[in-house]
Order: sequence, then structure tokens, then C-alpha cells
Amino acid sequence: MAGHETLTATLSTVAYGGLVQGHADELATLRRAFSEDGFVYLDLGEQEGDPGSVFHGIEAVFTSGAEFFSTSLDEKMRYDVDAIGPYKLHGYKPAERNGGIAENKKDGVEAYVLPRDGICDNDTPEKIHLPPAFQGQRALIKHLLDQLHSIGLVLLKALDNTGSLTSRHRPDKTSTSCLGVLRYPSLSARTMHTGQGAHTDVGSLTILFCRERGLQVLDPRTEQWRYVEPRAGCAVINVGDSLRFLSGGALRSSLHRVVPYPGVDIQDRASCAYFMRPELDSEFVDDSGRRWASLHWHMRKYRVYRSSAHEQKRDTASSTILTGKPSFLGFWEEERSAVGRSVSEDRS
Ligand SMILES: O=C(O)CCC(=O)C(=O)O
Ligand SMILES: [Fe+2]
Repeated sequence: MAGHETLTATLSTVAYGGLVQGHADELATLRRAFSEDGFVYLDLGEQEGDPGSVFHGIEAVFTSGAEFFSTSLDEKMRYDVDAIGPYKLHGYKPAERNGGIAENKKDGVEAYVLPRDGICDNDTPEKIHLPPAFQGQRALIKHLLDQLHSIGLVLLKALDNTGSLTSRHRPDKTSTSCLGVLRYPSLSARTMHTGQGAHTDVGSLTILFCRERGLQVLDPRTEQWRYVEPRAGCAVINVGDSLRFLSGGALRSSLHRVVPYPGVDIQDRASCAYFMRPELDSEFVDDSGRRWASLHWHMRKYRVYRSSAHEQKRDTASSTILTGKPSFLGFWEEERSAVGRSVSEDRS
């Protein structure tokens, strides 16, 4: 088997404090990382235990998430995200609802999605009804969502200080931005429905917190899948489709997936992601020159996420909607991925 170094993605690290202060070298590193890899480690410069830190909020959300996920499936399904609303911004997504990491597999991740609007009260007539596990944490979650949105705005400003990006992500405007708390009950080659299939993200920036392995990014230079190693004190940030389109293709919407790590079974993998997305009526043009309102791209993309692998195959034959690549689903193949063979070989 290949050594760990050949399994691991080499991603740049950017210091958040340096971006806030406008340090030219940090800005340049961020721009290069987002245009080449679409991924970066963001060193938040906070101690993980500090009260008031982002990590403190993330820990609390993980705790609430674990409490919620431990309730019965019947109880969880009372908050079915697909039943609560058309935009899939609030509620529970059970495992095995989306396409999976290989043709005959479904996804192996359950999630609870907390909408920024509704919790931060942007244009929301009624407060949303959260499950008991999250209810007592409403103020903390609001604070965390505000912190994460501010971090996203610092990154967007660093990418383009003319304001063309920040003006599409104003904190008081309605958007599909949300926080997802995710649980992979068993990330293992021995589990039938496991992980999360290859995809690019819908929105602008994803700010991800996870202490366990399993996330892989497709290295655009070598076309090989590489694991993103968790790094203490850092969030992992990636560019999504909306930001790629808003930047006229200058930034890369990176292809990623969550798959078993060779030689280990990971039980109860927890991750938490802030999906920062453009204001609802923002518009952009996709690869084929078609103009979209951000909400319509969001809806279209979720239709593809929810499809079976068979339907995804049909969709990706005629468009690049799921992975950004025509006719490419990025399926995982156990032994081959363990030795780090190239994707073109995997797909032949
Ligand atoms: O759980 C992870 O590490 C990544 C999750 C992800 O890519 C997503 O939910 O879009
Ligand atoms: Fe993702």
C-alpha cells in the first residue's frame, strides 16, 4: 500500500488574522489556493477550548447533534428536511437518501440542517421549530452562524476587494445559507451504504470542521483522490459552484467526497459545515452559458444529489451539474483508491 504521504492532499494554510489585517502574502496564498485547488486550511488563531471562540460554538453544536441523532428514527423523521420545506434548509436528512460513493451504494450520512434565515431572523415571519436537542442552544447557534458568516465575508473580501462578492452575501439579506451537523454512523469499506458521493458544493464557501479522516479531494493536477488530513485549530474551506460562477470561473469549485480510510473503520464520524450561499436573487452564468438565479441552481443541484446513481449517470451524461466534469461520477473503488491509482484508470 502506498505511504500516507501519497494519500494526503497538500493544501495551503492561510492565517485568518493575516487576512483580516490585509497581509499581502496571505491574500495571495488564499487566491492561489482557491484558483488552483479550491480548498484551503484556515488557521483561525483560536485555542479550541476558548469560550466565545468558533470552536466553542462548534463543540456545542456537535453535542446537540449527538443528542438529536441518538433519538429514534421515528422522532428524527418528524423533522424530515424534505417535508418541512421545498428548499431543504431546515430539518433532518436520514442516511441513504442520496446517491452514494459507488454505483450500487446510497450515502451513509445523516444530517440536521439549521437555516441561517429563521435563526438569524432574516425576513422570516415565524421562528422555526427546532428539536429539543437544539432548542436550548438557539442563541449560541445564532452567534455561531454570525461568526461563520463574518469569516466568509473576510475571505470574499480578500478574493475581491471591489465589493462585488461581499455585496452578494450581505448578512441581513435572505439566502439559502445554512449550518449542517453531519454524522456518518460507520465510515468503513465493510459498510454497504457509507460516506458521501463525489460532488461539488452548491453555494459560495463551505467552512468545515471535522476531527476525523475520510474527506477526499480530487487533485486537479494529477486527477488523483487525496485525503484532507484534519488539522487542529483550522477549518477546511472550499469554494462551491456559486462562487465559481460569480468569479467567472477564476475560482475552482472543488470536487470532493467522503470515503473510508484504508485500514481503519471510523465509527460515528461527526462533521459540521457552514454553507455560505449567495443572496436569493443573485444571478450567475454556468459552464454552458445558461443564466441562473442562485435559488434555482440550489434546487436543481439538490434534485441531482437526491437521485440514484443510475439517474445521476443520465444527468452527468448531459451536463456537469454534479461534479463539474461531464460523464464523471467519481466513484470510489476500494483497493485502487488505497494505492492511489489515477482516476482515469479507475473510470476506464
Ligand atoms: O463531512 C465532510 O467532511 C464533508 C461534507 C460535505 O462535503 C458536504 O456535506 O457537502
Ligand atoms: Fe461538500
